[in-house]
Amino acid sequence: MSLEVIQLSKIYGQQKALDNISFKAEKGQILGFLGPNGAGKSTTMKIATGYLLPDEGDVKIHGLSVLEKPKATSRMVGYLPEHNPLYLDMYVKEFLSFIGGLYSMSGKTLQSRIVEMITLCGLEREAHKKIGQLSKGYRQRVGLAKALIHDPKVIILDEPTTGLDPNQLVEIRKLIKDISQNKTLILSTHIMQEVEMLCDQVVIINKGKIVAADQLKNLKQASGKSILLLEVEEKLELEWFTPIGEVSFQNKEQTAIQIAVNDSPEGRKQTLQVLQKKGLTLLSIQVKERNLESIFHQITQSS
Ligand SMILES: Nc1ncnc2c1ncn2[C@@H]1O[C@H](COP(=O)(O)OP(=O)(O)OP(=O)(O)O)[C@@H](O)[C@H]1O
Repeated sequence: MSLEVIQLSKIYGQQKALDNISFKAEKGQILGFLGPNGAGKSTTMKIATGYLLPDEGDVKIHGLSVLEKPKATSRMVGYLPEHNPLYLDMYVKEFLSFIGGLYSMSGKTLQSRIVEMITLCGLEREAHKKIGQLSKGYRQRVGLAKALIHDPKVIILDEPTTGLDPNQLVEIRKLIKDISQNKTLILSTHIMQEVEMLCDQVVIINKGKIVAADQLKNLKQASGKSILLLEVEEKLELEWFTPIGEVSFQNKEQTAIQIAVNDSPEGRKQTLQVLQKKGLTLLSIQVKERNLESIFHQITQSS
C-alpha cells in the first residue's frame, strides 16, 4: 500500500482534531480527501508529511513509518500546503534549485530536473521572474513544481486550485491528472465538481472522524437517492409528495417540483401514482443522479 493512515489521533489543547482515523490510498489513484472547514484535513496531511506529530497512531508511506523513518518518508512525499509558502524574493529557477538542494540533488541531475518541472508545470515564460512578480495561478504552479522536484511517490495537495481563474483551473486540473499517473495522489478540496472530475476514491472526514470512505461510484450508488424533476400543467401541493422524499418547488407558478426520492424505483412509482390520483397533466419528468455535493451535504450534516 502506498499510503496508510493508521488509527490517527491529534489533540490541540482540549480539542480532539483527529479521532482514531484510518484510511488507505493506492498507486495510480487520486484520492479526494474531503470535509467541512475544521474537519481535520490539514492536520492529517501535515502528519502524513512529517510536519506535525500525532498523539496516537501512525502514517506509513510504502510501508515505512513517518514517525520511525521521517527522513526516508519525507523523500517519498511531495506536499503542496494550503497556503503555499514560497520565497517571494527568489527567482523561480533559483527557488527550485534551492529546494532540490534540500533533497541532496545537485549538478546536472538537478538542472535537468528543474527544466523538466518548468516544462511540466507550464512555467517556461515565468521561469526567469522573481516569485513575488507572479500571479496566484503561476505561484501555485511553482508550488507544484516544488512538491514534485524530488520525484516523490506520494503527492499531497491541499486545496491546490483555490482562487484560480477558470482558465488556470482547467490547466491545473489537467496537470494534476497528468502527474497522478504512476503516483499516489491525495487531493483535498472544497470543490465537489473537481472531485467528480479527478478522483477515483473519496474519504470524507467530519469533526475529526471518517464518515465515508469508498470508490466515488460506490458512494453515489449507496446513497440510493436520485433527484426527480417534474412539471405538470396544474398547480401542485408539496404535501402530496412529502412521503416520497424531500420536495421543493422549481418555479414561482408552483407547477414544477424537485423530489430527492428516498428509494429510486419505488419513488418513481409512487410519484406516478400521485399524478394519476390527482388527475394531473404531465409536461415533463426527468431523473437525475445525485451529485457528490448533495451526498457530501447529507453525510456531513447528519454525522
Ligand atoms: N495549531 C493549532 N492549534 C489549535 N487548534 C488547531 C491548530 N491547528 C488546527 N486546529 C484546529 O483543529 C481543527 C482541525 O483543523 P484543520 O486545519 O485540520 O481542519 P481542515 O479540515 O483542514 O479545515 P479547512 O477546510 O478549514 O482548511 C480545527 O478546529 C482547528 O481550529
